[in-house]
Amino acid sequence: MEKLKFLLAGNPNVGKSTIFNHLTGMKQHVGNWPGKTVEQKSGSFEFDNYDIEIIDLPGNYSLTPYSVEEQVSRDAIIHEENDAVINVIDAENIQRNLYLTLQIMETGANTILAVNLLNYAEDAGFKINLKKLEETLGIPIVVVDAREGTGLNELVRATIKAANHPKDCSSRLTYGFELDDHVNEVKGLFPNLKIGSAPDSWTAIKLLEGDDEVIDIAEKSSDKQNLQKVNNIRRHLEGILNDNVDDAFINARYAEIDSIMKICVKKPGAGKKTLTDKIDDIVTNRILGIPIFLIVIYGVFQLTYTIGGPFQDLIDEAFTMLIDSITPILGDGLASSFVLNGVIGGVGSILTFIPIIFILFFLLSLIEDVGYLARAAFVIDRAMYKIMGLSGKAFIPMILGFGCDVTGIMATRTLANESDRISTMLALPFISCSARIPIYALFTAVFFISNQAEITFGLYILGMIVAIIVARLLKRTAFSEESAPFIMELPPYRLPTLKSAGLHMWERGSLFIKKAGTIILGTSIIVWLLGNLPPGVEEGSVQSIIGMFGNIIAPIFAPLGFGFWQAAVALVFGIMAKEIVVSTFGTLFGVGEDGISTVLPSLFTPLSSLSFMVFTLLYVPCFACLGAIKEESNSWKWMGVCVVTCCVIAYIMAFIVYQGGLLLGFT
Ligand SMILES: Nc1nc2c(ncn2[C@@H]2O[C@H](COP(=O)(O)OP(=O)(O)OP(=O)(O)O)[C@@H](O)[C@H]2O)c(=O)[nH]1
Ligand SMILES: [Mg+2]
Repeated sequence: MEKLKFLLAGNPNVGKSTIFNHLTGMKQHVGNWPGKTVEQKSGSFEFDNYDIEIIDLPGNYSLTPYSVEEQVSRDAIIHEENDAVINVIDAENIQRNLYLTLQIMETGANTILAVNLLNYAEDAGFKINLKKLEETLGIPIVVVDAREGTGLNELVRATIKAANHPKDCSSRLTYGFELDDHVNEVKGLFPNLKIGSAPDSWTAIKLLEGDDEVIDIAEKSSDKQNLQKVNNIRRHLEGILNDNVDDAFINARYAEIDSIMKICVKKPGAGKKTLTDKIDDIVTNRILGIPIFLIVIYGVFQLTYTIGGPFQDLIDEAFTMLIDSITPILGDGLASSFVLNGVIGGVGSILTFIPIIFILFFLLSLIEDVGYLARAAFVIDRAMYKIMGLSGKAFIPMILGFGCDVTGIMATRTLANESDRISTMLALPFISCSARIPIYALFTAVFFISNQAEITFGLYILGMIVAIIVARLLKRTAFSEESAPFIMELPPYRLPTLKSAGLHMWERGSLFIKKAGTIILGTSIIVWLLGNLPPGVEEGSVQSIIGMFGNIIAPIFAPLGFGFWQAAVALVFGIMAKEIVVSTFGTLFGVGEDGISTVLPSLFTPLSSLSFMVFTLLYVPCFACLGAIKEESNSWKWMGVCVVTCCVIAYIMAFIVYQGGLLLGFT
């Protein structure tokens, strides 16, 4: 079978990953906001006797690398051998999308245009003459519906055909007489300079634009003395054009797009507001935006507990029945304690939260797919920029942190400047991820049953406020760089499908189950063992190893209201993964009727349980999160800073909650 390799490139949020998933049967994350894919992902499929490898690239607006993921796409297009580049565009935003199209063609890539979301464009009043567009650009065009998967066979067929007749798509482009002329002149100066698969004209444009990577390579080449000549040409051009050379190229591309638009596209009458515009007028309103966000998030928790509560009770009952039925079989010995407390206590205490976690994920996926999450990020970003001077898409990673802080940390790659990246990264651990849900769900069920949603909501908001303040302080103290300008594109609202929200729910929820079967099971067994050693000790008593260990640390927490060894141990093990705070209690106290929920009120008061929840929200994030910070910041220093700030802030906040509460007369 013949092998072929295709790249999928395009603006953010145009449906690349959706197409990739259809073709390869893989489950790349898709969602209705720009910047989901931050790394290239490869997959393969067979088609008509071809063995095709396809690479899903991060979305970007240009190939001038401003941020990490733009660099990834550019490197792939220039340096990765490929047979064709499929450029997916969103027909509704065709004008802006074509800017990248021109840049891709400029690299000489064998380009195919996949036009997605055409029906939305037509509904909005666009009339696109595809045949003319094909002629004007000189590249094959295929209309697809990424979500339904229609047109994909035609797309692959057309791409195979193009791959078998490769052509340099840059030859069609023109930048106007003046620029074209000087591009040719520069081309002549570097006959031996070859960068990836790019044609000489691309290299020449980049040299004139002053592109760092290309200039570096040119400096190492044999014709490096000619760089001085390039500088002269650039100065000459700047004199004539009265403009920066890179701006001149940008303007030339836009001018070309303008003329393409005139020939091929009829735009809807100006002033006509789309439904998306109308909804956005309210949802992103300067005054209403934040209250609406708060109501939506509050609604999500209220629904989560209302729908999830009864299911959780059912699972609880099932565990009680399971325990009741196997206790007589296992008898009273060590084996029975191992199964009941070590395994069922630990893992079971986590599994009872499955309904809550799944419903929360389902609801978050729904609001993400509709397009609301992007608005939420926009609204909060705007407020953050105004009040705190923080910005540049910083809140998108934070919103992602609701699912998992590690995902959020990865998403900081979309931030253009390093100081925004690091400060957002270090703020992320304060965002309440789904691993904290079992803690809130457990404690609110025991101590605040009629206010579960309110308390959970309060903790999420507290986490966000702390995150924003930390990011701001870091930026002010550790960095003095200005924030990148505020650019964020709002995707149109779309009707979500149950299938896609269900898939998301499963994608994230199954990770949770996997965690229960691996790290949580493992830690529970260790906790159980340590609770039964040295031999002969009363299980889970203060004389056991774990009890003695906990007792050493416990006094530190006394001022916070939970200075007993069980809490200390749960917090220490909880650094592995936050769910383990709960599973450790499960192992120590068991699940079912006489389990955790019955024991907790003898240890905590409502006030100290609140202080405990605040502490678990804010203290050291899990190992995976620390690892991600180390990896993404490429430094141990920032990981250390994260550990220290988390501990200090958690301690102070829990102290304020507990001592303040006592002063106010709460117990
Ligand atoms: N209705 C409709 N929605 C679509 C279609 N294609 C994609 N979407 C939705 O658009 C959103 C973005 O899709 P993705 O495939 O994640 O986009 P992407 O281009 O990979 O985005 P990045 O990875 O952020 O660059 C998702 O919510 C999709 O469900 C389509 O043909 N019709
Ligand atoms: Mg993607």
